[in-house]
Amino acid sequence: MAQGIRDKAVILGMGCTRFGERWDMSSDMLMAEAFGEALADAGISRDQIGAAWLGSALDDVNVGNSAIPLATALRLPSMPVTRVENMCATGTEALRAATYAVASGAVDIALALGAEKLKDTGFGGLPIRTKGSVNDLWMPYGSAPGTFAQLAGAYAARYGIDAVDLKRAMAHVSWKSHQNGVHAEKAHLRKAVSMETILNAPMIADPLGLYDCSGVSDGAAAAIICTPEIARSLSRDALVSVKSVQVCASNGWEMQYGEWDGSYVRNTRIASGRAYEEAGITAADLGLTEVHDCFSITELVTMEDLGLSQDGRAVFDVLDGAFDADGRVPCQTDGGLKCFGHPIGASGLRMAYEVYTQLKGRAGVRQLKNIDFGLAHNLGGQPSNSVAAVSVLGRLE
Ligand SMILES: CC(=O)CC(=O)SCCNC(=O)CCNC(=O)[C@H](O)C(C)(C)COP(=O)(O)OP(=O)(O)OC[C@H]1O[C@@H](n2cnc3c(N)ncnc32)[C@H](O)[C@@H]1OP(=O)(O)O
Repeated sequence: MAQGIRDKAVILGMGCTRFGERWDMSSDMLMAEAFGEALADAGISRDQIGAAWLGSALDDVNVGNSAIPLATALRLPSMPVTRVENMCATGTEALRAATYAVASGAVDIALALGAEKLKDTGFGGLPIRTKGSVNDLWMPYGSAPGTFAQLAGAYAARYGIDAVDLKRAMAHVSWKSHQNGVHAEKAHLRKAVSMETILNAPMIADPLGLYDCSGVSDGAAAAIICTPEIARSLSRDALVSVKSVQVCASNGWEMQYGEWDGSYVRNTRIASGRAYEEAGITAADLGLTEVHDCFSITELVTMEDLGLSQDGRAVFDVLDGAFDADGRVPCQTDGGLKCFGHPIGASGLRMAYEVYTQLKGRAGVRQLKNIDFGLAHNLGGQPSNSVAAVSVLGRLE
């Protein structure tokens, strides 16, 4: 019977680049920037790393196929290096692979690194990719804002939410993240934005306006994972352990148009339930979350999918400030995808970086008090055809 990975792997060090329009930096240079910080934080030499995973989603505009560019850019000693890709959940897939390698006993110290240069695509949003045997059938012309706008419509219809209330709640989600992002020195969009500006912004895909959308950025983030024994022998301060990592992907169920009404993301519900069980906690134990706010409506619905709001109540919890920096369970203390943008391969590890930073007590003016567990939620695809990755980090006792 599966034992799970709780406390079998510890994060020894993490690094994160400044996210933004990094025209002056190649993917290799971004990888080196994130890795350098992680290595210094871990206090080890690169020769001690036994295996590495690179998360990169768009091979044609970034590092190409394989993870050989990672080994080359970082001058890693001869070792297995592997590229992973799982749409927008790619960063967490790299973390999962490194964690599993250490938890299994196969490797003592492993590297997970995610990098993406989205600005180099030349597109305003994501380049549309419709490869695969069935994707061409159901999403040939869908855009990311368009498919998540449908989540808003379905959610409002299911719970009878007034359009004005929903728009105000979505605006609050983005307002809160921009407030937090001001204090995140590595974020791309670091300006506070008023509710009035958010509510009156140009429409991108009704009801999602400009400020309901995450930005488009370049960036990289990295984690060095090791066994608890090695971490205890090396670390000088509180150790942050991986309590769980769970991934759940669509199998066509949503698209059968039978049971699913489009108002929630089923994979987030399944992955988070399994993540809580593996970590031995409930949603009530969480001190913060970093969720996949590709759009404001995604964050709002995710509060219900993670069990932090009752079904149909997230609009009211958001408006009551439950997920603000001083709320019940702060969400996106660093500003989230809203302020960092979403360089796909990097995002999952960037979320983990903020949770790690908070658990280490290093978040400066953003620092939360008395947190034992934090959650990162990384969502790929679209609500009808998605992959959800949920990880729980906490202190190693
Ligand atoms: C696919 C999966 O697997 C799951 C997912 O995660 S789906 C999510 C994927 N990501 C997206 O779809 C990205 C969504 N966002 C966008 O496409 C773009 O931000 C957008 C279309 C909303 C705007 O793009 P644009 O019009 O080309 O903006 P751009 O010309 O780059 O910038 C103009 C200004 O707006 C600002 N801006 C751009 N996007 C912004 C945003 N989302 N929020 C706030 N400000 C933004 C820029 O900083 C810039 O400001 P200044 O003039 O002061 O410098």
